[in-house]
Amino acid sequence: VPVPVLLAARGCSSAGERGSGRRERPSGQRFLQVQKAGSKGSVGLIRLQRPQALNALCEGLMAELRRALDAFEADAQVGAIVITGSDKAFAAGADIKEMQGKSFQQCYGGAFLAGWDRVATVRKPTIAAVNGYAVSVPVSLRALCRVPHARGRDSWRSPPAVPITPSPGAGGTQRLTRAVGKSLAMEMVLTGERISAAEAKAAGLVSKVFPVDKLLDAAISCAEKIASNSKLVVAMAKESVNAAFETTLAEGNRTEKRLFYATFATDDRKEGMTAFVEKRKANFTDS
Ligand SMILES: CCC/C=C/C(=O)SCCNC(=O)CCNC(=O)[C@H](O)C(C)(C)COP(=O)([O-])OP(=O)([O-])OC[C@H]1O[C@@H](n2cnc3c(N)ncnc32)[C@H](O)[C@@H]1OP(=O)([O-])[O-]
Repeated sequence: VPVPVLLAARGCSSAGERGSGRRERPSGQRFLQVQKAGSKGSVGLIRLQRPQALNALCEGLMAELRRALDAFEADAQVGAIVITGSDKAFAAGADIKEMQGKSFQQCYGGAFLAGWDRVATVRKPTIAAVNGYAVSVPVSLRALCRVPHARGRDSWRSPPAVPITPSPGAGGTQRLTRAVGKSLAMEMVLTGERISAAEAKAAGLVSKVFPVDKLLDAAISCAEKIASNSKLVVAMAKESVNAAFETTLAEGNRTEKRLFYATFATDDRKEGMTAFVEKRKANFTDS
């Protein structure tokens, strides 16, 4: 189901995009394809589509991306977001042609790239499915998905040495861990074999490697699993994980505990623990 995000694309300057070569899609996007995916439409799927420039991140593309993220963030049906590119390129970094003639005054005074931070502030878990070129990889990935903690295969289950989530304590109620604990696997980068996956994994940038033809399905299926949990509590878990990376250990632990306490104000925490004790599937209501 295409999401009707209407955008006015601006500024990008590849030869193929000038004149009649590049038209807006019916949904209004020039540089993205935005859809909902997964059997319940619970995954927001954003595909970068600027083939003339190998998905270089020009202003227009980033503006569309922000709008698409805003739309998914506000969409109660969507529980997780997947961002992908094409077989040839995930993204070629910032648009060199666009910034080639810029001055310091224009960059600093005009807050060049300021809007890139939006990706890092999305509250819903975001997965990058990376295939083809990912030039200036940390830039592209950090811009597109907040994944500094992906560390090879282990991070699929558990990023090491991180206070992960508001997890259940006394009683060992693991259902709540499931409600919130998909955060163990969220904020991932999945990659196809085509790019130098071994190197990316070695650098800790990638969570899991898939055959190229399975990559997107795997990313959507993972996002779907995350989305099947309590969206409210998953957002808390993400906040907690981010706090662990952005602050000291003590502050991260404090944030985690406060958020864990906060889960006790939700119906989903109660439902999760009850379902665990009753050995049944939890029915979360995002409340
Ligand atoms: C704080 C954040 C700071 C961020 C900094 C950065 O990210 S710095 C940036 C870091 N990024 C880089 O340094 C990457 C620069 N790119 C490359 O090194 C190569 O394109 C490649 C190795 C990715 C692919 O080689 P290949 O031989 O397979 O392909 P090809 O080279 O023939 O390109 C095809 C078309 O795409 C175009 N285009 C591609 N990238 C960009 C771009 N970024 N911009 C604009 N356009 C770009 C290219 O001009 C050409 O169009 P044309 O002129 O025919 O109309």
